[in-house]
Amino acid sequence: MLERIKDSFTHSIQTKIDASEALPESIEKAAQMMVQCLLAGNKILACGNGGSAGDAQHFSAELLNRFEVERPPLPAIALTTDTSTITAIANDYSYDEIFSKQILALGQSGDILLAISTSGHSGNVIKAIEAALSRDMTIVALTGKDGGPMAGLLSINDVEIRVPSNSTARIQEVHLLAIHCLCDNIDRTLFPQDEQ
Ligand SMILES: O=C(CO)[C@@H](O)[C@H](O)[C@H](O)[C@H](O)COP(=O)(O)O
Ligand SMILES: [Zn+2]
Repeated sequence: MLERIKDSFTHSIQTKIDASEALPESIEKAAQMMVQCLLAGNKILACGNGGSAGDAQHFSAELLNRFEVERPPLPAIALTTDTSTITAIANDYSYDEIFSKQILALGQSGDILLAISTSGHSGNVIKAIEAALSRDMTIVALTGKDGGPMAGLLSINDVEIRVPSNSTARIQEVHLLAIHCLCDNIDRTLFPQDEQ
């Protein structure tokens, strides 16, 4: 078991090294999109399943509260937290619609959807992207593996941050790092500090 634990650390570190080569441009583009969105008075909605639901909430908490610098609250909503809404939609319609119906209600032109899926195959995240595009929103997609059907829904206006790995756990570990990079870029752009 000790060897397995050490292997997990080694694989996680290697995936982050690979990602440090592959992802900075797409993370920077996503951060710039988010900055423009927030400057225009728009908001960021976030969704995902399982560990990625936690990531969606982690992101919205950093924006609504703060990341590393003192600054005003920024508008973000995780679509994963309202169990009454989620159970009603899943019960009356389908699990695939738990995010899309919230987006059709809350999403406005200029808002961003942070869509998180390690496989790119989650039906409810795919429907969320379709709903967001129908509301004239743009998409920041955190994916992995081959990007799945999610990748095919995106246009030049959107950005995919695809972790170069086939392991769900390793992809999630890089997704969290990418989320912290996005928060750091947003803070440093909107609220420049004397000492960086
Ligand atoms: O955290 C983990 C696995 O590490 C799980 O909860 C995982 O997020 C769930 O199986 C998700 O349903 C996987 O969905 P996705 O990443 O393929 O969209
Ligand atoms: Zn996990």
